Amino acid sequence: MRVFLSASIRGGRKMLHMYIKMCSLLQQQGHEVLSWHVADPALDEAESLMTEQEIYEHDMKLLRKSECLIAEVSTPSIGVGYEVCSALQLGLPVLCLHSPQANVSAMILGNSDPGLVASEYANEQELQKIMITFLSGLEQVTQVQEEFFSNH
Ligand SMILES: O=c1[nH]c(=O)n([C@H]2C[C@H](O)[C@@H](COP(=O)(O)O)O2)cc1CO
Repeated sequence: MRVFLSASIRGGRKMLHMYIKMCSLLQQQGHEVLSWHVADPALDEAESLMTEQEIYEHDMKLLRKSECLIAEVSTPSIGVGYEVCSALQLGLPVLCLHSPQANVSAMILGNSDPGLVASEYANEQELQKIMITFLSGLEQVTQVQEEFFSNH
């Protein structure tokens, strides 16, 4: 699937190690991570060559091409919150993941939008399991829809 990985940049990079793991787990499972740059340790150099408007437009273009959004929300980030909301408005399924210690916003944890799933992970294995379950559920829905449209 084409996945938009959303993760804090200016909100703080202390969970970067986790963004790198998420990106490589997704790629290992055969998914395309359109926003792989969020897990790039050298991101600052690349983004400093772009204007604020170019960054925004590039990201929104990637989001519109994506089939779902997976966000790491342990670190509060305006950009991640904006992308989660934009994805829901575009009708994309959203998975928000966070560590047990994280002080996650009620705008995520209290959100009853049917397109949004928020899960806590205790370790890398749990993180992997949650992402695989989420994505395989979406793949099954896509397959059923394709079969329906090819028969009608
Ligand atoms: O340089 C950037 N590049 C970029 O792609 N973003 C997008 C992707 C991230 O999922 C999200 C991070 O937002 P923030 O920088 O507010 O933490 O915004 C954000 C910035 C900087 O705000």
